[in-house]
Amino acid sequence: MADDRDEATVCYPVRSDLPLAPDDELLMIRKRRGLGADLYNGPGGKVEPGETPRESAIRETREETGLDVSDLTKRAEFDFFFGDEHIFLCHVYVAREVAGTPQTTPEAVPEWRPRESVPYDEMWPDDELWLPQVLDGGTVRATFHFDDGGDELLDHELREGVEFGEQ
Ligand SMILES: Nc1[nH]c(=O)nc2c1ncn2[C@H]1C[C@H](O)[C@@H](COP(=O)(O)OP(=O)(O)OP(=O)(O)O)O1
Repeated sequence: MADDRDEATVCYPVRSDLPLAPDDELLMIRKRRGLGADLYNGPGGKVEPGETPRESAIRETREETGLDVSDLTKRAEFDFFFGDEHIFLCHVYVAREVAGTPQTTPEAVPEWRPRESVPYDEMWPDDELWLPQVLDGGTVRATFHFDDGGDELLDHELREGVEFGEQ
């Protein structure tokens, strides 16, 4: 059972083909198990005891894709509710330094995708409300209310241009 202390992360490694060009590709996973199985997302998962969200994002990205990421910037923070239940607080990072080759793991199938072909119709329904702003370099703070089963997004409050400092 989730409680108010549960936290999770999503990390989007980004890159561009040309030095100094705007980021034009992001590393996505198709999740193979757990919450959101079969949906596309960024690598991520639950924050473990004794770990910061930033450390969690780096560890989960390595476990799910084999990639080592650094130079992370926090870009978004969300409270997710399924019915009355607070599922978790989710921290979203963009990672600018990426080392290694993406590898399929028991948890995920990773792939680099051009940002024009992000498959929003195969993602959590909230993602199209905030990921475009994040990929444009913006920041977002939001609360998303789903139905009891977590299938349908019923309501949300969203603010852009928030400061996350060193988080
Ligand atoms: N509405 C949503 N939009 C989104 O973009 N990501 C979401 C989301 N709801 C959940 N997630 C992400 C956050 C986090 O990365 C993951 C939830 O963590 P899970 O419990 O599924 O963790 P894992 O399956 O990775 O398990 P562990 O590896 O045991 O932590 O799903």
